[in-house]
Amino acid sequence: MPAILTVAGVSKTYDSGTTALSPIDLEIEKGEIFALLGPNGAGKTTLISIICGIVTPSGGTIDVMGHDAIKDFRAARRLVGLVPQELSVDMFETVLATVKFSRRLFGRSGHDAYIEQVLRDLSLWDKRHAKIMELSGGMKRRVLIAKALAHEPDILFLDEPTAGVDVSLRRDMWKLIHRLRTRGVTIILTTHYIEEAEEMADRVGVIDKGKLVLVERKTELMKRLGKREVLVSLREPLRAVPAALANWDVELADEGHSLRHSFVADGDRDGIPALLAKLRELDIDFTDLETHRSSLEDIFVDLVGRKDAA
Ligand SMILES: Nc1ncnc2c1ncn2[C@@H]1O[C@H](COP(=O)(O)OP(=O)(O)OP(=O)(O)O)[C@@H](O)[C@H]1O
Repeated sequence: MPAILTVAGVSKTYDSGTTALSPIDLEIEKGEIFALLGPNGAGKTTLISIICGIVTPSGGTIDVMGHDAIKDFRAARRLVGLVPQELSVDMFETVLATVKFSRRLFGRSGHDAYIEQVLRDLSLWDKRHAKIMELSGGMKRRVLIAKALAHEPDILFLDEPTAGVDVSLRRDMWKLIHRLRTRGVTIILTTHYIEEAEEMADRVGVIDKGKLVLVERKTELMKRLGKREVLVSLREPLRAVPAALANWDVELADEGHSLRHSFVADGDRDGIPALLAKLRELDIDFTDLETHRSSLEDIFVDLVGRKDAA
């Protein structure tokens, strides 16, 4: 897939002296959903604000479909839509006027059919004559998305699209984002809900303390870093792990009533049958086996936690 957006060596130190981003390199592929994952204060908003031309970088370059986002700001900005974290609309305006205004702001006019489609997609068409202040919180968020889409951007940035929304609205948002992608919009979202990245992203970037510590296809990431565990419930508790099990990564759990064996998902699968055979050989009876595969959350905590420890 060709890159639709290239971030090269982008860094940011705010006037306060806070370094929010160490030099970041990132390529976004056309048509993908990319989730930028990281804890609070990691630098996610700073990075997308720089790409969208709201914050000036301290260094580096950004190319949006062949346009330099700093030197050729207007052309680059026209290609991106930004759904900010916070409401940034005139509360007394109607939904339709707000969205049309946004379209004109980017030098586009007319095309009422497109605006209608966007509002229908977002279930806002029936509310098009309502004032923003009359809408529920969830509806207001949808207006922000409609506004960001008004000028037909190729790339849509969503900064924490579902922060503080209820579960059903979150699911609606996810569906909507998938739908936008099928229409050809490339999507970059920031989130600190791992569940969100796991549900939606094709690729995941993990940002921590201003550094992009990992960029990988979600499925690869889960395969590569995903640990699996087997929990073997024992008929009789053990006081210690028998020395004969030293070849396996095994520890006692549930006060000796279980043995927990961890292994890497793509690693040596023969380890389990061999372990069970060894238990039989040692006359250690077991009553149950339970396997667990790590989620992206486990992987994330492991990654960021391990970095902290380092
Ligand atoms: N305008 C600013 N002036 C000074 N420091 C700032 C400014 N904006 C952000 N920062 C600092 O830069 C760092 C990165 O902040 P940023 O908002 O980019 O993180 P984030 O990953 O988006 O966090 P969150 O998940 O809380 O939104 C933080 O230490 C923050 O305090």
